[in-house]
Amino acid sequence: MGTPALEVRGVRVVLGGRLVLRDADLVVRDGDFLGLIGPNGAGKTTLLRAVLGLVPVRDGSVAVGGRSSRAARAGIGYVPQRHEFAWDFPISVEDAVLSGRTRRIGLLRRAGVDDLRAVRDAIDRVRLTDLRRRPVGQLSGGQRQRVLVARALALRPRVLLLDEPFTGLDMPTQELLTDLFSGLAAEGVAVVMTTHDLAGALYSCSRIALLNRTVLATGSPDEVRDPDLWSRAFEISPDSPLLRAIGLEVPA
Ligand SMILES: Nc1ncnc2c1ncn2[C@@H]1O[C@H](COP(=O)(O)OP(=O)(O)OP(=O)(O)O)[C@@H](O)[C@H]1O
Repeated sequence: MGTPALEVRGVRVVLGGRLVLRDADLVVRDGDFLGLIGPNGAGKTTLLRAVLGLVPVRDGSVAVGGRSSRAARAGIGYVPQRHEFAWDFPISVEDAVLSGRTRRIGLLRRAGVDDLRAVRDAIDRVRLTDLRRRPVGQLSGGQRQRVLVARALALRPRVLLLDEPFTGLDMPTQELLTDLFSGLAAEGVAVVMTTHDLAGALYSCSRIALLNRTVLATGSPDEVRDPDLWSRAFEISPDSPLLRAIGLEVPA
């Protein structure tokens, strides 16, 4: 089946003396749109950060296109949670998006024609063309989220990691981004998205991984529709109305 876009094997992460991830396995292929789901504190962000090489991996391995994260880093787009970006920094949308290509351009080189084209394409794809010269500090939450997505897309990544991209967004913006992520997957990008929008993930993602300190299950939305599995992942009762609300019923 070829080398996976992303392969996480037996990963163990300890932070501040606490075991945050253990024996985590995840395989993501080109063209997958994978929803990474689990309760608060399950280790979703930590898993993305382990893929990026931003937290130390104690045991196990992470490979991106068969290479180490460090070697593959220029091909990994990362959209952090919105609050992690310095929005009061006085730069325009265009400059914020261009900063996503620093890894490709290098700190001391000037942006070239390819870089500027990649920035323009990324801004067009998130429909921010009319706002491209606006200082980022003057944008709404939804517009800021689109800047972060464009900033990751400016790298033309093979793997796109999205950390809760829908938090606080209205329906039209969620729809725009969902269509964009599905479109990128259709073009062959491996998209991994953490989300608390469980129904949305079951509807839009081609694959789901349930995580709570370890990856409990991975499969198509139909393959992971077992309420017992979700009750274990979220530590709630299998007949919880919350599970019924997203269409996961205990068989009568
Ligand atoms: N730098 C750190 N030092 C110590 N513990 C940390 C650190 N970063 C995260 N943790 C802990 O690791 C666990 C997993 O955190 P993480 O942010 O990965 O969870 P999450 O699944 O993304 O949660 P949420 O849905 O709330 O965003 C949490 O218990 C958190 O407190």
